Amino acid sequence: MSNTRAIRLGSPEEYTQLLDQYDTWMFDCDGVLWQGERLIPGATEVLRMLREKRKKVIFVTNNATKSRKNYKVKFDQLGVEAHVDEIYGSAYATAVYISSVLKLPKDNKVYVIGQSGLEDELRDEGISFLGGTDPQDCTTTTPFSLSSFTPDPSVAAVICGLDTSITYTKLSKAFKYLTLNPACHFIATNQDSTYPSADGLLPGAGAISAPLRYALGKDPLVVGKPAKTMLDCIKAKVHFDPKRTIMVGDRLNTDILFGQAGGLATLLVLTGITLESEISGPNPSPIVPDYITNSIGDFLVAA
Ligand SMILES: O=C(O)[C@H](O)[C@H](O)COP(=O)(O)O
Ligand SMILES: [Mg+2]
Repeated sequence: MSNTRAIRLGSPEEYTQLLDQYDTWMFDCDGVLWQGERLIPGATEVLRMLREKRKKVIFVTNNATKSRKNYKVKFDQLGVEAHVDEIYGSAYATAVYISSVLKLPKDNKVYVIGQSGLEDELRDEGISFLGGTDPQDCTTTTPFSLSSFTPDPSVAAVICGLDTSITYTKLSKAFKYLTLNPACHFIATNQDSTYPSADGLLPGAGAISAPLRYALGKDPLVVGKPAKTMLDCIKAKVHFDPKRTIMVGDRLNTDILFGQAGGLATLLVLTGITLESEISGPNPSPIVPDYITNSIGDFLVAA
């Protein structure tokens, strides 16, 4: 159920009231906890406060460049307490979707547009793959030649995630797999249009799959937020009461829609993608969170 008006948090009492009202706190990562490698001020202290108040903390990111284990390393390097079974990324959710929902036969392979974190999650789920970080697919020195490309007949799905080494070769191989075999699954880890790096916006995973969507004239199945697949992955491992759970995110059309679809409360922060003008400008978004605050650090007033 979408709201007509969001509550803009401001007084210490309002922050304290939210802390009392919700037992499980689901956090998006990019644009909420950090921008690239730069932590959002106060994020570490607020997470520590939530744990001291015995709240459940879960991290839910559409960023498919890292595996759960990679994210654990990032959290450790940034000095933020986190445990692997609290971390849910779209790379993990995509691997689980392929193995447990699609139930792709183990002798099938997937062709990957994506980075090592996605490969690691596929490997952990026992899924064979081609492409990804394979140097011959990441090179731009030798132009792609269809005559010298022999498609692997066991490829039954193409997965597309954020890939900072995207090449025409990868797009061409993915295109061939998806056109040669009409039954080949077209799957996107997520569709975020942009990525909030420490130094500004960059094209996101949605901008990586866009050339394929345009060339094929069809959209992929999207695993990441706002799809319920991510919440299903969390439910499979963590017990929580949706009525006492809040989703904290920076993007309206992924994080807030994800929370609303899951029956969770939603809190939008303005340290990532969403701009103030999208909420209170002349043409505000129809997606309205329950609560808004500038930054997750604002909760320190309730410490
Ligand atoms: O794919 C992308 O564009 C980025 O990974 C995007 O920033 C998603 O990360 P999240 O905000 O869900 O952590
Ligand atoms: Mg985000």
